[in-house]
Amino acid sequence: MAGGNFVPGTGNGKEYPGNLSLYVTLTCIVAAMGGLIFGYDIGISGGVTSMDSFLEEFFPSVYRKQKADDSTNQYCKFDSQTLTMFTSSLYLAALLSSLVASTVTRKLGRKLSMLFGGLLFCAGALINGLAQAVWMLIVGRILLGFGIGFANQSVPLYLSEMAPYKYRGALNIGFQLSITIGILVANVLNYFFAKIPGGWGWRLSLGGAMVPALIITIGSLVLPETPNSMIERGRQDEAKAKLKRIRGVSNVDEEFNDLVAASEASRIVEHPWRNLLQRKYRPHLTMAILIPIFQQLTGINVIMFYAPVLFKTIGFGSEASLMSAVITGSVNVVATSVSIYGVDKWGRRFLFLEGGSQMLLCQILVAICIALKFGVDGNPGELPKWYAIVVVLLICIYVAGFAWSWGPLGWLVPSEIFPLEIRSAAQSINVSVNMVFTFAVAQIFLAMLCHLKFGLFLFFAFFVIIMTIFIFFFLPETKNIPIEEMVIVWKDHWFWSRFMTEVNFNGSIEIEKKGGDAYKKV
Ligand SMILES: OC[C@H]1O[C@](O)(CO)[C@@H](O)[C@@H]1O
Repeated sequence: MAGGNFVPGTGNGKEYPGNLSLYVTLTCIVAAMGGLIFGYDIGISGGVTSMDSFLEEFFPSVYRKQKADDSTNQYCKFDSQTLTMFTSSLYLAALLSSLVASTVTRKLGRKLSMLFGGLLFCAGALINGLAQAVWMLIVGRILLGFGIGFANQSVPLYLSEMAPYKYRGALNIGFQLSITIGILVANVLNYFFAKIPGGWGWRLSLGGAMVPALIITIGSLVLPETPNSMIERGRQDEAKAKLKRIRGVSNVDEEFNDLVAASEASRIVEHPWRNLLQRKYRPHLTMAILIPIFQQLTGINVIMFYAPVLFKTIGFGSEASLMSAVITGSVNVVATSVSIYGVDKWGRRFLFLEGGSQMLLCQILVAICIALKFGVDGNPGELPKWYAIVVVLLICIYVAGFAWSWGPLGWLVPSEIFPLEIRSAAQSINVSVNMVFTFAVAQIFLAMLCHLKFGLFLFFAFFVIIMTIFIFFFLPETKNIPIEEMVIVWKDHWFWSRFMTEVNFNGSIEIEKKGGDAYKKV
């Protein structure tokens, strides 16, 4: 995510020696556990909020409404601001802590940020597992959110810095893959824990988050610090020795010198935020804001957070609802792996456009299915089995479309288009905007389901149309383009070329016009 070049096989035109050694592979697997805690959390909350015993204990009014006669409006059974606050409070906390974490990560190192992430997450999981009242749930989730903010800030950075440049693209998507695995594990656990007699299974679901949290906590203690971070903090000799160990070769001079140069270059940038406002960074700023907004406006988290609630709403029983979430979770993992395979072969634009069209079609069909069955008053009568199967199938195809497009590319594309001088600032914007919109979708979903009814799916479908058109016209292909040469894609672009300015060695600024026009001095 943050920092570094993520395009496998391209790098900066240089061929740094080094392999995907066992050492680096194991290191990255442990570090990727940071994604697991994020995913576990995304996956666990929906299942828990559909468990009767949990609702009865903490949200009795929602529980009563849900148990009421079938003739009441199905769309509004779960509409409760407190219930959504339970899910979404975490993302506000994550947003705040990711801002703090960026300083910790830079000044004190990636390991320490991961350690904080693991410890905070552990504490949150413990409080949630033992919760006796709603406030304990919310406090627990805020702690989990703080933990996720730290982990999401440091882990992707760590991965990209440890990985040999040829494998950065794949490893970057590895982070998203571990998020999806976390979601799936949570869905599977919910399925089994919900069956525990006595109705205390939700405690295991929520407390179970301690397991991935302990792994990343212990992991952060044994993991090596990245050479980049050591250089950043003036530990040059140690950094060089570490780089040799990580790459498994002794000839690391070229890469080491480049790391030192990159660190120097980023140190002299005094105002990364102000830099970002320069005209020549308009495309980058646009992408840093729009890509995470669009990723969340696909509506994916409606499925990820609330799949069991949603399936229950459309008439599934509790067990079938949790099982369906397991199915969508599996599709998510498999389809994310497809993008690891295809991203550098088929390109980003192809995946975005194909995934977008696939999502759009499914959203329209799901809206039609639900509209036909529930109408506007939300009263389904009997739901035939084949009907439910069709809906689940459509949702799976939608999830697959997301998982090989906006899911991983929402992180990968921003990370590969930012030049070093704006990278940290642009990346913070990307992460924060993602969290804000994750929060917004989580917070308003149940109210939207209640008011927009089947139109909820059309609401997100509308944004999928907008984002697909946006990609078609405004996102240049970045496949196999070294980051240092990325400026070419903007200069060649029909729209963005007009923003491309260059600073000459003598300090004057030129604006290059497309179509061979003469340079115009300003
Ligand atoms: O796999 C789905 C998950 O991926 C994310 O978009 C993060 O990239 C989450 O917001 C979502 O829950």
